[in-house]
Amino acid sequence: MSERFQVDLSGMVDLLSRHLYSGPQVYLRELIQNAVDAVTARAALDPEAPVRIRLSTGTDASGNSTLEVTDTGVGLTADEATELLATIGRSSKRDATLGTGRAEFIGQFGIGMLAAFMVAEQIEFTSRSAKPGTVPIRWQGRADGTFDVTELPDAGPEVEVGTTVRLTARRDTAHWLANETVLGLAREYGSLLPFDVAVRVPIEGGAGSTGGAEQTVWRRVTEPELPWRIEYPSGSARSRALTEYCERTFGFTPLGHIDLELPVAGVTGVAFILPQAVTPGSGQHRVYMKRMLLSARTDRVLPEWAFFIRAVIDSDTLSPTASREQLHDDEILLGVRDALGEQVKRWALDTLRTPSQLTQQVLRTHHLALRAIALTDSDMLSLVAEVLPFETSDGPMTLSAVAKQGELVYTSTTEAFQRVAAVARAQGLVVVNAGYVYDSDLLAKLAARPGWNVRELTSSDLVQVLGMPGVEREMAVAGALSVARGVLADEDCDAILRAFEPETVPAMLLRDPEGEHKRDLDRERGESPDLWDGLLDSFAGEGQGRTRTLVLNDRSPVARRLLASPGGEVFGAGLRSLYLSAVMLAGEGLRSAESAALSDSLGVLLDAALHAPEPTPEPEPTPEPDSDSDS
Ligand SMILES: Nc1ncnc2c1ncn2[C@@H]1O[C@H](COP(=O)(O)OP(=O)(O)OP(=O)(O)O)[C@@H](O)[C@H]1O
Repeated sequence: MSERFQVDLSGMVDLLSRHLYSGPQVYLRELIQNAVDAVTARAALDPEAPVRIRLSTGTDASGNSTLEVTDTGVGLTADEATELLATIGRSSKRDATLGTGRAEFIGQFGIGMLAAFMVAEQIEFTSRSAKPGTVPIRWQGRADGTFDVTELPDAGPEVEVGTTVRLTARRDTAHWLANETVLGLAREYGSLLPFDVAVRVPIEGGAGSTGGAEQTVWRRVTEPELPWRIEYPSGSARSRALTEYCERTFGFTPLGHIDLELPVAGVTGVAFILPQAVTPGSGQHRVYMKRMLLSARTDRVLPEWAFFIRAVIDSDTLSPTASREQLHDDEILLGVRDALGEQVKRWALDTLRTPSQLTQQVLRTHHLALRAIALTDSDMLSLVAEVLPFETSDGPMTLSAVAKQGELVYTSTTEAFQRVAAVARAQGLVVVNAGYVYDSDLLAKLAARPGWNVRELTSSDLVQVLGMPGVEREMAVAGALSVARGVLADEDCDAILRAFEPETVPAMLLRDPEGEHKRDLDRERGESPDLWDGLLDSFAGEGQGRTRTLVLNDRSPVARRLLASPGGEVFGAGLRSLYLSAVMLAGEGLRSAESAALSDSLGVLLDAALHAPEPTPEPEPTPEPDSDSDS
């Protein structure tokens, strides 16, 4: 004889509460959901039947907290109660042929009732089935896995068609059945349900507080229409109402909203634009399934780049996972995500080309998100190039505006930009800072477009625009420069002289991206010579020039003074100090050996200054009317 599997109820409940659901709070969602499905099933039989769901908290004779959820749904017969309530995995809501949930119901798995045992010691159903000629029943299930079904042939008309589910809490879970908790959870999960759902709440300052019987009222927790579907007399009235809805729901005042609508997939919703920039990957959207909250924080309904909006979506086609807290990553979800992403892009393309306060705010706050979208979308790339201001050595400019002037030259790091910006500006060279996330990739995409002349800045670009010192001056400093090259050889750095503005910059460090790669390899080799020997050599190439160039500024008095006295310890220390300050100015940190070298150099300079013979005070010069001390 074959035997039936036994189920250990407490083990199942433990499994659900620890591994399936995010926490015991979902018990209320499951109860409301069952009530909603029951009234839906009854409405299909009798469209005139009342549609009402009521939640009422209280205490039983032993002082245990209780919650009653009463619905005017189809109810249950004794046989149905035995079959459906006491059989885990059995549901009345599945399509017999397809084996999937039926479109009109939210439930489908036949495990939801178990969630109630996360907070209740005992669950009692009192029900009168809508089927004519049936007797009301009482079903009592206990956490120890036992249950009874009793017929109530003497029940009067007070037991109407429908069901009352009564939960009795354990001592340690009483707080889950507290009135404010139930009200809060009912609102959180059920506020968009198209049914009359109400919670009995005490009247503030009512008789309860003065010792008499507590006065209560039914507080409706549902809104009759989806907030984005309500008709308003004007667009601005609708915007105001949606802003208020966003403030209530998400707690922020949005910059604007984007309507989302996919009739084929039964998806509607609205996305709110965040007032502050957020980090990528933090997309958190509110998803409703048949108007019941599925998750307040899912990132799956919109593409990853949509992190600058928070959406509220209601769908009747997406499938939930068994926890009913996440979406199944199936083909439908994939299609919905792409189509909704497309709608957000359309909105951006239609809105952000027109100058307005909203455009300005969105560009300022969410440029990172727009860059992210532009990476995968050619229209968005055009939009970004047209409207997004980039940092350039000539102030903020759009990429299109820079490109109009001819070639678009950029640095791929902000450090490189900082290094050259002041000098490039002074020489009239426009350089774009493409150091922010996504920028280099965006520029590489633009470079591939016909008509766009885009390339990364090289050292020679700058060297070419810097003024050459005259031939005579070059001859005069040739010796000093050669000594300087000797000093900087260890740093793999060349030294040249140019005349450029501003004169307050005595020296500038230029890096060749190619050469820099070699330098990094050299560094690694220095740190782990054995491991890398040979291998790195093969990458490093041969016979290249220096990877960096220290450009001394002939307009700077400091640089001129240094070049005037080449050789000796002080020259070496002075040059090294200029080199290391240029490294720091370039936004690079100093390695420990470099910090030590800087400190040594400063020591040499100090010694030289302190031990230098006191200059003999010269007699005050008689001021001459037109004297120029620099000439
Ligand atoms: N308030 C109610 N009125 C009528 N029948 C109910 C009620 N609550 C539960 N039932 C019956 O008990 C069955 C089991 O409920 P349960 O919540 O465990 O699963 P489900 O709702 O079918 O699926 P899911 O696990 O997806 O929620 C339901 O299919 C339904 O037939």
